[in-house]
Amino acid sequence: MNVLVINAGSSSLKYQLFDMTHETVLAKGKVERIGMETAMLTHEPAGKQEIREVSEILDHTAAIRKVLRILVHPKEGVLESMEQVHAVGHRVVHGGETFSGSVRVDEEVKREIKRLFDLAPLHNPGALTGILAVEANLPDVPQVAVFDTAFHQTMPPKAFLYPIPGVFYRKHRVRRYGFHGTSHQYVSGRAAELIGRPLSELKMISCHIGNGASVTAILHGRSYDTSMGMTPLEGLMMGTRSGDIDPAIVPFAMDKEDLSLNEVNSMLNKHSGLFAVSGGLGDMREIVEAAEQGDRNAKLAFDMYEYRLRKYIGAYAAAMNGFDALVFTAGVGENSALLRKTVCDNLTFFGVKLDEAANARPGGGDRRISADDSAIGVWVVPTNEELMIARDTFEASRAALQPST
Ligand SMILES: Nc1ncnc2c1ncn2[C@@H]1O[C@H](COP(=O)(O)OP(=O)(O)O)[C@@H](O)[C@H]1O
Ligand SMILES: CC(=O)OP(=O)(O)O
Ligand SMILES: [Mg+2]
Repeated sequence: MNVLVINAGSSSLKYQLFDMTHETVLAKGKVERIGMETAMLTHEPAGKQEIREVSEILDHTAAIRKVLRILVHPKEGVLESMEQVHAVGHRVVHGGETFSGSVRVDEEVKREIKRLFDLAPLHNPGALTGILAVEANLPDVPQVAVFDTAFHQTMPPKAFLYPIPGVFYRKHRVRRYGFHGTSHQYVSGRAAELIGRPLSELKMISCHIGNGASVTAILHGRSYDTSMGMTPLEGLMMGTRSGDIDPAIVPFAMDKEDLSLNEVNSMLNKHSGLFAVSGGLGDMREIVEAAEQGDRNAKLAFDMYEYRLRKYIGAYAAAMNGFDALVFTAGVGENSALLRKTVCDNLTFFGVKLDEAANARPGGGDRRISADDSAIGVWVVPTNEELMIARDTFEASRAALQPST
């Protein structure tokens, strides 16, 4: 059975096609700059040359059509016909309190994803557009929604409620939901396999640090607390998002700078974080390079980013009364040896001891980067949200496909 996984953002769409017999990737790629005349498709069929194609792709429906077409292309494709796409799985960022697991998409599920637009305006609209676009192109194929929030539905009320009047929760469902759940769940499961102990016996802290970034306290395999909140803005300092700030800054900024609600929202989501402190650099690679060349703002941005991350690790160690393993994942977590080193060198209090050579060694793959005598195991586990989505899609749509496949 072949499963197509779609991760639709506001202006981009990433995809991976899996053959679930052995969980092999048949092809993957992305469409960037959707909505423009110079949209770009990058397609990597397994075992063949990568293809890049610039063309006008005006919306997600057209982008999905383009992806499906290249998957069945006689030369660059990997399938003989579109009938060989048996199910489609989507990453949906916000599932509110309705979804604590993955679900088959039906009218009710689509309505609920739409109802949650207010809570994830940067993410949910793209996901629904992706679902509708697949429906338009492949009307009979089962679709499954996999939510970033689902894994965090196990958080206890003391972790997910905000200390504000109850009416906001009762009437508007204002609470902490948490995100990147598919990733936190995947890397914690993988780390337990590497450690060789059941997840149900372990206390872990996983750091998903990419463009968006969050830390999760995983107690015996379940999310116990996580740094993102009602929206993906709370918690860590990120590429362009502020993370935690004093909420009083919002009305203050609106008053002093005459900002509208939209403007202040955009300031905190798109013009803050590393980007703001460094004076225009939002990418960790650029920050590290500039800091090494003596740029003081870049150095300050790095220091703040690392310090805020480390404070969360300390908080979650206290929340769980200790921890056995620390896991790094996503773009920065997997690739920045400097960030990992700075964090770990300042956690010796907990008995963390880095294996400097293992940490500095380039190259991907799951690996332990703590010394043999470290009290806490420190791991790098490349995330694989797409594989998790493919597995859930396979499970959830198998029943529907039984008679025909
Ligand atoms: N070698 C590297 N060193 C430091 N940071 C890196 C490196 N490679 C990638 N990154 C960071 O990873 C980030 C992207 O992470 P990723 O998980 O792909 O994000 P997203 O999925 O949210 O787009 C980039 O902003 C970049 O700063
Ligand atoms: C939820 C979230 O922040 O996702 P991303 O890191 O993909 O922006
Ligand atoms: Mg990501």
